[in-house]
Amino acid sequence: MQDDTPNARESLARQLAEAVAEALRHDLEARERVLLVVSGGSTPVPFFRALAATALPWSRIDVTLADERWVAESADDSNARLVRRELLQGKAAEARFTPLTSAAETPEEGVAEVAARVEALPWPASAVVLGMGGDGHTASLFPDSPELSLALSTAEPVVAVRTPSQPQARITLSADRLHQCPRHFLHITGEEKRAVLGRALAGDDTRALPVRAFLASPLGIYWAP
Ligand SMILES: O=C1O[C@H](COP(=O)(O)O)[C@@H](O)[C@H](O)[C@H]1O
Repeated sequence: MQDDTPNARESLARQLAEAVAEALRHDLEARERVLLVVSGGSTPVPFFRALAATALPWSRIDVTLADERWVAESADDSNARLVRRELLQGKAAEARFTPLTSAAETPEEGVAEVAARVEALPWPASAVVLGMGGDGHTASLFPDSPELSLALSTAEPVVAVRTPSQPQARITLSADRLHQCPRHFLHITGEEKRAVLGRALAGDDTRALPVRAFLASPLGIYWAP
């Protein structure tokens, strides 16, 4: 039997790219610059490629991340590296990208500098594209993170995060900052994540499944097998 999974994921990525492009175009009619917040991980690659190929006035678009590992941009698991390699290509290279790391050794030392950089972006974002892990985390809002309560409640734009389940320290946009956007998109693939989302939709304990913090927002759910 033929496996249609790759096609379904490509098609999903194209639909999401068109919806995000539409949101950006809409806001560009009223604003000189607009902001797009994207996530890292493996899922967004086909979406990044589809969006990079979309006709947009990229020089008027700011791009930043929902979260980042506190690693050098040259590291394999740097979300910034992924965005530069997969999204900021062709005409999309004209977008202005704001990374979430600094030269500081730790996110705790670098958080103030990154916060100032993030504050300078043209909020509210036109679109926030979130991913989700199998543990229900989104951005770097992890269920086992000691900083989860802070990240869910603070008015600061970014929070340094250390999570027992994760090998690297991280930095994440706070829930408050991620909520500063009229359009959220959740991009997930596979049966495991569908089951996690089902559990999230069936309950309300945000600490157990932090993705719940965004289920009440206007949220476009983009899922494929
Ligand atoms: O750690 C992360 O994981 C999630 C999901 O990643 P995926 O590889 O399962 O697609 C992602 O949304 C987040 O930005 C990233 O830092």
